Amino acid sequence: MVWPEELPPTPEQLLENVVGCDGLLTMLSDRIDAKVMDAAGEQLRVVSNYAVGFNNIDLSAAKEHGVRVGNTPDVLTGSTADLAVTLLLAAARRVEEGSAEVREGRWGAWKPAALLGVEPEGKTVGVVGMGRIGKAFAERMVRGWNMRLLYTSRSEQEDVNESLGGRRVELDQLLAESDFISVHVALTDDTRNLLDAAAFEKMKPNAVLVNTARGEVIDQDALVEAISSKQIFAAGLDVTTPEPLPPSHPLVGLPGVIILPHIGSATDTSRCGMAEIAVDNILAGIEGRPLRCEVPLG
Ligand SMILES: NC(=O)C1=CN([C@@H]2O[C@H](COP(=O)(O)OP(=O)(O)OC[C@H]3O[C@@H](n4cnc5c(N)ncnc54)[C@H](OP(=O)(O)O)[C@@H]3O)[C@@H](O)[C@H]2O)C=CC1
Ligand SMILES: O=CC(=O)O
Repeated sequence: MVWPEELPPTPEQLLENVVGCDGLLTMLSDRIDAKVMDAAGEQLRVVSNYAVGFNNIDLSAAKEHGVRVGNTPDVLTGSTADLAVTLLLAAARRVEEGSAEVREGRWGAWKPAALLGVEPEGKTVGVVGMGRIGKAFAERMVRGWNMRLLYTSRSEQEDVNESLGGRRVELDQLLAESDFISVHVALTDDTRNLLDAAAFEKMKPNAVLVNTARGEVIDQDALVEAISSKQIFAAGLDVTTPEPLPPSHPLVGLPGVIILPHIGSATDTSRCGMAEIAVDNILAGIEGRPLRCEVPLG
């Protein structure tokens, strides 16, 4: 079956509708855990996520149930890196505040000190998580704006060091020295709330923070405080927790914060590429062939 509604199924609806399925083609909003796999039944062979991130799927449960997991890497790397650059520039140049002034008729006159922003040229960019998207973002910032590059990664990235002059450092050093920080780590138990109140204290007052990874990597209460108290300059977010973020949330409309509705991969090219891989993955899983993009279950 194809879920017919505009909104994703609730957990209860998911449990009811997976019964008897051989494969599931899922989205980030679908939490696929042991309960769902039990409800589906023993014939369930594959969960094909229409996303590169797979934090919505319980990989240990998949292993226990003999269910393979697919995702959609690479085809969305460039589009998501582009969106991180877009958010960085939009936050740095206060695009949201300026646009609101025009829309709401509050634009008085050109003033020398109105809506002053910060510039990336020649400054330091810190990339938290040097995976595929982290690298594509770093390339854009180093080549486009001649930036000094710091990054965190569990392993040294020799190609990044050589081609982009990057330096792998501890998170604390990255936070203290970066003018622009972009988050690209996968969401795991190790990275949840990685950027908390203590992390914001280490950042520069002119720092611009971008997150296109997952909302849960940032402690949002701490972010509200850091922006409100001018501990950092601005933030650009494509991801939040929860999604959608209710309009009453303190981050919404907070000057210095721009929020997008999780559109990192939202281009024709990326979404079609993701669809092709996700369909290949589910068919291969059902037919017992190797998946085009398989998530290792450890
Ligand atoms: N906003 C959007 O629409 C989109 C968001 N995303 C998000 O971006 C993320 C990155 O995608 P992509 O670059 O393709 O993925 P990659 O797998 O290439 O990169 C993931 C990064 O996360 C790091 N990481 C993984 N596990 C841990 C851990 N336990 N502790 C610390 N670091 C860890 C990896 O570090 P290491 O190098 O040390 O292994 C790597 O740098 C996705 O997981 C997804 O959440 C992706 C696409 C679109
Ligand atoms: O957030 C999107 C993804 O593909 O992961």
